[in-house]
Amino acid sequence: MRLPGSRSARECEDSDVPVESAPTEPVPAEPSFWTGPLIWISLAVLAVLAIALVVGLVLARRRRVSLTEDRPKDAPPVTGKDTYKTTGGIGFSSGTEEKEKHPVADRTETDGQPGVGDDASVPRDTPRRGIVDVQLPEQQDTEPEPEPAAPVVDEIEPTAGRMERLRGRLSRSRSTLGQSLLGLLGAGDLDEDSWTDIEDTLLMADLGSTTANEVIERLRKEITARGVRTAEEVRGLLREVLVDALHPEMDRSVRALPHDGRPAVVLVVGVNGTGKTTTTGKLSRVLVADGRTVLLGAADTFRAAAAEQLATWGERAGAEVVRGAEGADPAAVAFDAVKRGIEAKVDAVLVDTAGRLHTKTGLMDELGKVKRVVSKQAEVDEVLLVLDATTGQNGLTQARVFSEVVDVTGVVLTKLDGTAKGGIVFQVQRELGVPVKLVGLGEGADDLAPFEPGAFVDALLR
Ligand SMILES: Nc1nc2c(ncn2[C@@H]2O[C@H](COP(=O)(O)OP(=O)(O)OP(=O)(O)O)[C@@H](O)[C@H]2O)c(=O)[nH]1
Repeated sequence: MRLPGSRSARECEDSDVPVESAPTEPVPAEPSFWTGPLIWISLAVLAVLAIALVVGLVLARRRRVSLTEDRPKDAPPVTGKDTYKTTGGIGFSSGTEEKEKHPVADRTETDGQPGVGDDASVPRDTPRRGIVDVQLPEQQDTEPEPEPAAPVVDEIEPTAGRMERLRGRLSRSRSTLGQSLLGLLGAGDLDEDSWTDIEDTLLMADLGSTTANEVIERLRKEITARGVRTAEEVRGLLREVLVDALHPEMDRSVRALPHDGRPAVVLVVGVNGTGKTTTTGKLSRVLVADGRTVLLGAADTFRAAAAEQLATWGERAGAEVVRGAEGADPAAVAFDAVKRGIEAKVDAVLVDTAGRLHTKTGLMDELGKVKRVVSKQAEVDEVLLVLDATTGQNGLTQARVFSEVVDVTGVVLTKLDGTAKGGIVFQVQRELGVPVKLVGLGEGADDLAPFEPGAFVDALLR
C-alpha cells in the first residue's frame, strides 16, 4: 500500500528530488555468537559459589568449640574463683624415709630432666602398668655388724726435756742471734762500731729496741766489771744477761689442773692461722701423757674444718670433744663444753676459740661473751694467747689487741722452728707482762715444749 503523497523507491531513484527517509519500526537485535554462552557461564559460576558458601558454613559450624559444658541444669553457676579445687592438702614426704624403687626396666616414666635422645614427654598411649613385679631378694642370714674399731690412741712423748730434744729446731734463730753475738763479742777489743753491730744484731732478731738497749748496757758494764777476756767467759756472760732478760722468775706453769672439785678451764685465743687448734691438740696430749683426763671444746665455729681438726686431735689423744654446728655461737659451744666437762669430771677443759681480728669491737664482743658465759659455770683459769713467731711485729700488734680484750695469762709462741727471729720471745713478754709458757717447734703432734729461759738461751748460743 502506498500512502498518499509517497513515492515508490523506484520513483525516488529515478527522480532528482531527494528522498525523505521513512520512519522505521525497531527491529529486535539478533543474539550474537558470544553473548549467549557468557550468560550461561556466569550463571554456572554463581551456582558454584553459592554451593561453596553453603558447604563452608556447615563445616565452620561443626568446628566451632562449644563453650558450654554438659552440666546438670540444677548445678550451681560456675564463678571464677572456684574453678580450681583440690580435694586434699599438699603431700609431704620425709627425707629420711626410703623411697620405693621401681625396677628400671619396667618404668614408663623417668624422673628428673630429660637426657639426650629422650622423648620430650611420655606418649599418652604408652601402656601403663597397674602392678609392678618386683624381684625380692632372698632372705639371708645377716651377719652382725662389726663393732667399730676403738680409736687408736697415740703414744705420747714424755714432756720432760722436750726443749732439749727440740734444740735443733731453733737452728735458724741460733745462727742469727747467738752465733752473731758470740762472734762479735769474742772478737776482742770492743769499740763503738762493735757495739752498734751488736745492737743491730739484737734488733734484727726482733728483741725490740728497749730490750736490746738493756742487754747492751748490762753487757758493757759486766765486761768491764768482771774483766771478761776469754770466749768462754763471753759466752757465760751473754747467757746470763739473756736469761735474765727473759725473767726466769715468772711462773710458767699452765693452770690446767682441777681444783675445788671441778675441772680447770683453759681458753686458747689468737688470730686464725697462728696455730691455736694445733696447740690445743698438742696441749691435750701433754696432759693426757701426765695421766690427766681432758675434754676439748671446739668453739672455733668460724671455720668448719677447725672443729674437724680438733676432733681428730681428741681422737688421737683419747679426749672427748664437744662441738657445735658451723657458724654456731662460740660462747654456746664453750658453755656446753664446760658443762659437759663438769658432768664428766674431767681434769681440764680446753676451749679452742675463733680469732677473727676484723674489728676490735667484734673480737671483744665475741671473746668477752665466751669468757662471761663460761664463767657462769666455772671460773676461767688460764687464757693462753697463741702467737705466730714468724709474723714478727704483726704478732706484737695482735698481742696488744688481745690483751686489751681478755686477761691473757700466758703466751704460746708457735712456729719458732721456722724463724730466725727467736728474739720475739723477749719482746712479747715485755709488751704484755705475761710469761711465754709454751713454744711450738714443729707441726708434729708432740712438737710443743714448755718454755724454759735457760734451755732456750742455751739453744741459741750452742
Ligand atoms: N712449723 C710449725 N707449724 C705449726 C706450728 N704450730 C702450728 N703450725 C701449723 O700452722 C698451721 C695453722 O695451724 P692451726 O692450728 O690450724 O691454726 P689456727 O690458729 O687454729 O687456725 P684456725 O683454725 O684457722 O683458727 C697448721 O698447718 C699447723 O700445722 C709450729 O709450732 N711449727
